[in-house]
Amino acid sequence: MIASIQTNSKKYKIDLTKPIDISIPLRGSHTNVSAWYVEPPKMEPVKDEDGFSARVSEGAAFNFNNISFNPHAHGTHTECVGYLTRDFNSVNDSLKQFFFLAEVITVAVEKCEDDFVISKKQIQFALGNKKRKAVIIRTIPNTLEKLNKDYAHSNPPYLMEDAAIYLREKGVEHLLVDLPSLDKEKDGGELLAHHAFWNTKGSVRKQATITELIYVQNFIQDGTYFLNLQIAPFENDATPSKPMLYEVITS
Ligand SMILES: N[C@@H](CC(=O)c1ccccc1NC=O)C(=O)O
Repeated sequence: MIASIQTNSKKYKIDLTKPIDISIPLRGSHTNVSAWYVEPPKMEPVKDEDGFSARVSEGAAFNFNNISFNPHAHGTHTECVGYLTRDFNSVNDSLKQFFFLAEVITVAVEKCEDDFVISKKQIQFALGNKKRKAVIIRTIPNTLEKLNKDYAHSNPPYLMEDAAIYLREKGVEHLLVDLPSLDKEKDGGELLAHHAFWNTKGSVRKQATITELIYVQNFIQDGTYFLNLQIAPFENDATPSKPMLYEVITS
């Protein structure tokens, strides 16, 4: 199923039967990826007072689970500026288009005092003069640990503020990273890269989104793709999401 797409006055072709999933599955188990000091997600059958459990393997006619989780902490999620604002802003209102010309870039995080960071220079080098609505950052090392790590108190790598400003000024509207946050785990609430990307101190970019805790498998090469950014329709600042890539057909 080949689709022809015209954007930036260029024509591209993609094969809709070959999506590449860059989301992390969310499980009700302690093996689920985790951050921000919360308990693992729960997926449990509804029970009644008589001890009846809505699970087919326990005699019920159907499976009927309650689920509790935190979108920021438990897997691939997409957030809007509502993450930082006093007023309510829903990502379900912010994100109204779902296909974007995207660039996958790989960055080896740099040591900066006690931290590991992604610098403006690295992003600049990787993107060159490419104009993209979405940028997907894969950090290396890129091990399978990213699928089930508990990031609490691990001081994960983060994006420098000037790198976020650079992406904003380049017109990137959707930024995806394989880290639990754009910002330093313990930064006293500064969240510099988030604020810079959404331009909260200027003309706020309400349509811009940040997606965290993706996983870009090693077989996926750096380069140009179409991104299909799908979210669950929660009216909340953040929601679980399923970003999918489509390779551009070159021949
Ligand atoms: N870097 C922030 C902490 C932070 O981002 C955070 C802390 C607890 C629970 C969730 C957090 N962020 C979630 O996306 C700070 O140090 O204030």
